Amino acid sequence: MTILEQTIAAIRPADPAAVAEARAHQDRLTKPRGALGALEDVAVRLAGASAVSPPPLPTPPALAIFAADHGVHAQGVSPWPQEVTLQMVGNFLAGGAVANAFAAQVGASVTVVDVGVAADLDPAPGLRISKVAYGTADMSRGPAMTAVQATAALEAGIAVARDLVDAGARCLVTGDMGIANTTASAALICAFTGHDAAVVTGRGTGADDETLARKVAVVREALRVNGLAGPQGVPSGAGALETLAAVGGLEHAAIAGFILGGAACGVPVILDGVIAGSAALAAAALAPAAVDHCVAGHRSAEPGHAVALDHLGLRPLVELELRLGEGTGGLLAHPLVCAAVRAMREVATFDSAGVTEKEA
Ligand SMILES: O=C(O)c1ccc[n+]([C@@H]2O[C@H](COP(=O)([O-])O)[C@@H](O)[C@H]2O)c1
Ligand SMILES: Cc1cc2nc[nH]c2cc1C
Repeated sequence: MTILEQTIAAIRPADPAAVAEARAHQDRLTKPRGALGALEDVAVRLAGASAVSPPPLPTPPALAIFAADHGVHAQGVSPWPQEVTLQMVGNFLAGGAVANAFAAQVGASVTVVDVGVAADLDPAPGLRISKVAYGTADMSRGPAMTAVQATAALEAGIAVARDLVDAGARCLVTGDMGIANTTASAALICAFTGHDAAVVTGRGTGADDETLARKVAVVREALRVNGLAGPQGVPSGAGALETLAAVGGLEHAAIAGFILGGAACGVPVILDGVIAGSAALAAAALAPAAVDHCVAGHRSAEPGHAVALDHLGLRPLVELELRLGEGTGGLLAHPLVCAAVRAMREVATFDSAGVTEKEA
C-alpha cells in the first residue's frame, strides 16, 4: 500500500457510542439543554472523532502554512504579482504576517511548507521544503498537475501532519499562501459540488469587476478543458485524485493530505478559508470519514467557501468577513474549540453540583 492508501485506511468515522455519550453528557451539565448552541455540537463532534467522551483538550495547536504558485496566474486572475507568494513566505518566516500574530495569540506553532513555490527557498528555521514543482501548469490549458505530482503533494501534507502530531500537537490548523489560489479553489468547488463558476468565484485578494469576469471565464474554461464541466459534480471517490490534479494547486493537494493525516492520527483539524474548504472537498472525496475530524474555523468572504462548507455539512464557528488565508480564521477559532471541550470536561453535572433540574 502507498502512504496515501495507508493513511486513508487508518481514518475512522465518528464513533457513534462516543457521540451518544457526549450528547447525553451535555444534557447533564449545569446549564439549560442546548444553551451552548453550536459549541455543544463541536464538543460532541470531537468526542466522535476521538472515540472518547469527553474528548481530550485539542491543545497545543500547530499551524501549517502550505505555499505554492499557480500557472493560471498567467491568465490575469489576481491583482497581485506571483512573486508575492515567495515574499510572504519570507514574511511568515520572519514572524511578520497576520498569521504569526494570531498564532502567538493562541499559542500555536507555525510551520511553513514549500510544496510548490516558483523559486528556490533557502533553508530556514520553521521552513519545510517539500517542493513538488515550481508551481502548477495553467489549468485553463490542461491539467494543473500530473497524478504523480498531486499524490506527492498529498503525501507531503500527510507527513507534515504526522510530524506535528509526533512533536506533540493535539490540534492542526490549515494555512495557505499562493497568489491566484482562489481561482483554483473555485474550480475545485465547481468540480466537486456541481455548482456554476459564477456562483462560487469571488474577488480573492481584491479583483475588480473586469478581473472577476475573467476569473469566472477561466474557471469555466479549466473545467471544460479538463472534462470536468457538467451539472453533476464529481462522484465521491472515483476521479477524486484526477480532479484534484486537473484544477487544484499543490497547496490544495498538500492541505488535503494534511487533513487526511490529521484524521488518521485522530487529531482534529481546524479548517481555515476557501482554500482549505476546497481542499477538504478533495479530502472528503478520497476519504469521506475525514470530514468527521474537521472543524470549520470560519467562513470567509469568498462565495465558494459557503458552498464548500454546505457540501461538507460543516458549520463555521466564526464569521468576520475575513479573506486573508494563511490560517488566520482557523487560528481564531481554536480558543472556541478548546472552550467547547473544556466545558464538557470541567462543568459540573446537576447531580454533582446539587442543582435542581427543570420540571418535567
Ligand atoms: O482564505 C480565504 O478564504 C481567502 C480569500 C481570499 C484570498 N485569500 C488569500 O489570497 C491569496 C489568493 O488570492 P488571489 O486573489 O490571488 O486568488 C492566497 O494567498 C490566499 O491565502 C484567502
Ligand atoms: C499581501 C498578501 C498577504 C497574503 N496572505 C495570504 N494571501 C495573501 C495575499 C497578499 C497579496
